[in-house]
Amino acid sequence: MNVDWGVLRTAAVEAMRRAYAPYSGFPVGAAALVDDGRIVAGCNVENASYGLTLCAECGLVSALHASGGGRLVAFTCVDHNEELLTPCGRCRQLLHEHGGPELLIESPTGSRPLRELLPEAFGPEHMED
Ligand SMILES: O=c1ccn([C@H]2C[C@H](O)[C@@H](CO)O2)c(=O)[nH]1
Ligand SMILES: [Zn+2]
Repeated sequence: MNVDWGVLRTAAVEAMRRAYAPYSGFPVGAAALVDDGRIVAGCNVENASYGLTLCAECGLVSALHASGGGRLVAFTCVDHNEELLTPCGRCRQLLHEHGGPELLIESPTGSRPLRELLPEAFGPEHMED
């Protein structure tokens, strides 16, 4: 599947501008291409009880399912400077569930599969008997 990283980054920047990050002052936007061609996005949403903060990736995964489900094919994430951001550890696991090890993650040097960021990942297949 052809990935237009520019379109994805624009969607991530738009989402970043809608972030709710009054505590960290660090707005984040994420966007992903779904296997049916649509684009889903999310922004971080913080909370006065800091630990309840939702990363941008959480909103993206929720948007994926709220808009019809499917598998994530390519993912990008930006900060307030519109610089690429690598997903935190928890979000790598979250993305793995919905995109698998071959999900492409944009990086400054191109893109790399999620398996390079989360080797030997625990996944749904480990729940089978
Ligand atoms: O992958 C990441 C890493 C951090 N954040 C958010 C959480 C918090 O609101 C802010 C600072 O950690 O950035 C994300 O949304 N995604
Ligand atoms: Zn995260």
